[in-house]
Amino acid sequence: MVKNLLEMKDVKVAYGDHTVLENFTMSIDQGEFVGIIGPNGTGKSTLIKVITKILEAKEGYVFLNGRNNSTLTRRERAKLVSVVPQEFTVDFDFNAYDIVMMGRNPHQYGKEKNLARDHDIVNEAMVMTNTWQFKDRLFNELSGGERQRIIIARAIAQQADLILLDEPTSHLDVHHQLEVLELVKRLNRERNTTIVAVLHDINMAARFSDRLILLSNKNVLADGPPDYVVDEKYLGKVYAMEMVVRNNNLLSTREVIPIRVIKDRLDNTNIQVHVISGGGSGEQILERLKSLGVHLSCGVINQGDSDWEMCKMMNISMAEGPPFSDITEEGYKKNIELIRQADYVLVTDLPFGTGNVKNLEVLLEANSPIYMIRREGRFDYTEGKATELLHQIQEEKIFHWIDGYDEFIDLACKGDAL
Ligand SMILES: Nc1ncnc2c1ncn2[C@@H]1O[C@H](COP(=O)(O)OP(=O)(O)OP(=O)(O)O)[C@@H](O)[C@H]1O
Repeated sequence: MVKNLLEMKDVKVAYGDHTVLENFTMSIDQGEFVGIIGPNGTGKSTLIKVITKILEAKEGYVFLNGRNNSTLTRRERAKLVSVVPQEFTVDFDFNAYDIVMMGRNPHQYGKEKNLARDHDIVNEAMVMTNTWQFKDRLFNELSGGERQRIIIARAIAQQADLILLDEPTSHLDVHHQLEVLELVKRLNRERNTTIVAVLHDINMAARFSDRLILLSNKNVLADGPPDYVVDEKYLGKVYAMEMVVRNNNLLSTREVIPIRVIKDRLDNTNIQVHVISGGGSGEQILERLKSLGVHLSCGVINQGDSDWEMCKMMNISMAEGPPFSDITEEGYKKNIELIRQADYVLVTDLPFGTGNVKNLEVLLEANSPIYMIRREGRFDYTEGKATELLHQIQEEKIFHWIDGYDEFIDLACKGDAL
């Protein structure tokens, strides 16, 4: 039967008047690998301090293995929980072996005391963490990454049911990050050790955890399998960034690609803009408009074009067509559908020729104002029809020349034209 190893109920934690966690409820079962994620300052380290009773909860309960945390002795707690803290400093000249041996402290009392066994366990933990070669070196003279692995060895040697790791990979290069997380995963799989790891790298957290808990605003914002939590609707909001979430087929995980920080999101984010682009002409502005919170559509774009790639990455709906081909009837129809839904139409700085003249023709179907980048007499359309069309569009539609994208954003998106 699955055992409930950690239970927190309605917990409140504060530093003086500054409440960090409130009505915080979370439970972790034996054998789970849980990743705790969330922006800086959301209380991840504080959570670990409460579980280890470095900090006392002001309200609520913390149960470890069914026992109230506040009634456990330090030794009892240390047999249940070991910690890999963010920073670990020692004032004395301990060598690495001594540090790992410290993990055996809770077991070195009374009848339980067995030094030979302690040495075996320490040796094994150092071999597992690939730190045996440092055993005689002074801990304080090791590199950040080497020290981190020693601290993980210490946690392993402690043989607790639950290992709490606070940013265990922060000092590590990418090779050692993977090595440490693979090691922790092995402990979890082979020994059924329960793992709760605070991780800043969302992709690493999604890759190694069975479950993610996303903290925000003093509480849990999302809790579930990585596929559920790694979602723009949660992450975009708490990290205030534009991102793409896609499947990583190689690793069979959801993956986040951070695009940019959202600083100047518009007040009104219900604006729908249809962008006529292609050949990379939309790259700059698509990303920028998305970061403002504008809803976008795009068309007609050839598959494989860099604008097409960008739309795919950013989940922008588009009218598309086969690579290196003229606009198809199907693509044109879809473009009409999208342009009619838009509040504004933006035509980027792209040349029109026989292959894409339909991207100009479609403007006659727009119900909303059209903004077109001024081309200063550079109307080098290969078809006379294009110039005629442009005149017709200017006569029949609400049409504005613009000299740059800032002008479009000011006039249309920020509503200065209203
Ligand atoms: N000793 C302390 N005294 C006062 N305030 C503190 C103390 N430690 C943390 N805080 C505050 O509590 C909040 C939560 O801090 P905590 O370190 O738990 O966040 P975190 O999610 O682990 O952040 P990070 O991702 O930056 O490590 C922050 O606003 C922080 O400034």
